[in-house]
Amino acid sequence: MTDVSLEKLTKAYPGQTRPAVNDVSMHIDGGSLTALLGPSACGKSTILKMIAGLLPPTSGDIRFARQSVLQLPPNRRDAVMVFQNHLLFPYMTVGENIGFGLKMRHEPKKDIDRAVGRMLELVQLEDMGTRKPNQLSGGQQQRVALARALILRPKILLLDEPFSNLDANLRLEMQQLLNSLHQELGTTMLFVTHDKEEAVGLSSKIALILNGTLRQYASATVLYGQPKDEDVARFFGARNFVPGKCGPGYFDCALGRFTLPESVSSTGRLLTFRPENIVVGGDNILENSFHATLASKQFLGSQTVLGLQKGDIFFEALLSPQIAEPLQEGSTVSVHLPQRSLWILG
Ligand SMILES: Nc1ncnc2c1ncn2[C@@H]1O[C@H](COP(=O)(O)OP(=O)(O)OP(=O)(O)O)[C@@H](O)[C@H]1O
Repeated sequence: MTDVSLEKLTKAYPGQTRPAVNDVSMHIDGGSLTALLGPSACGKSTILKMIAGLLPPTSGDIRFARQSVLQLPPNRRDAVMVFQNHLLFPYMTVGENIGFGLKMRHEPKKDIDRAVGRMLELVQLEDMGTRKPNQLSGGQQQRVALARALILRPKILLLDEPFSNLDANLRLEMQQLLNSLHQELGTTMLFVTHDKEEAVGLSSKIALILNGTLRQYASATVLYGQPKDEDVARFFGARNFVPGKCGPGYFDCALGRFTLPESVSSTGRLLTFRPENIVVGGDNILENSFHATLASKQFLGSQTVLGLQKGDIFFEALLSPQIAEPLQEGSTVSVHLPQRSLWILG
């Protein structure tokens, strides 16, 4: 299991006014499944291509097990990339596609056959080794692409939006398959996605890239509950931001005075709390509670969004439809912000 480090990695394409990737440093633990998450054109694919050796960085370093790989060509890095367009060889069978890399390494035929058989089993295509790629569905072709990459036992498997062409059900199935392949083989994996649910569901750690810079690198729980700044918070769906002032252990703002959890810094000027953590309609004798007007109510199927107003401050809460149902638009409701749900931004 190989750990991979990016050290101040920067890529400026010719003619660009600012680098596509700017000073990115992160350590990927050996055997982990990590997500590079960010919106379109933020530099995710550029990072993968630099790790694979397909693009030279403008500056910075890439290390596999603490050794720089910058001087190694792609075929000597043992970093294999899987793209969303799986690019299988159309004239070869599924089995030949999967075994292709080992054949290029001149491994004995019987070893290749055994490894191909094992990979077919792992990606659940046991009966399809003799078919041609055009006799497979999109999801099955993507399984072949994964098997073809993993058979090489790469030091790191790089996945560039591998499932974005698949429909929602198939996508979920492929995510589960990737998870089980990861558990079975223990390969270090880095996958690019713009879908935060996919990143949260699959990876142990997420690197959020915005405009070419690494904004926060942490577990999903930390990114949701303790975002580093407002941009990170917004990317992860935070909607409520209330300006104010911190004192020792509390925050004063137009909604009132709120006692902060001990772990929260008392220095920032923006209070945030996630819509799904707000308690609306309780009996309001708890600390960190106040009254607000229920300005709007929108049923979204599995959740209801409440728009709440106190003075000039508007904020949103997400409730289960059953709990939201008796609350009347225009009425005054009690609101409780549980202490552990409060977070202060700089
Ligand atoms: N070969 C290139 N020459 C010049 N600019 C490029 C080149 N490849 C990418 N870019 C630019 O670099 C920026 C980052 O591109 P990149 O493909 O890394 O983003 P991304 O986050 O992977 O995007 P997406 O999710 O849309 O694939 C974009 O502005 C893109 O236009």
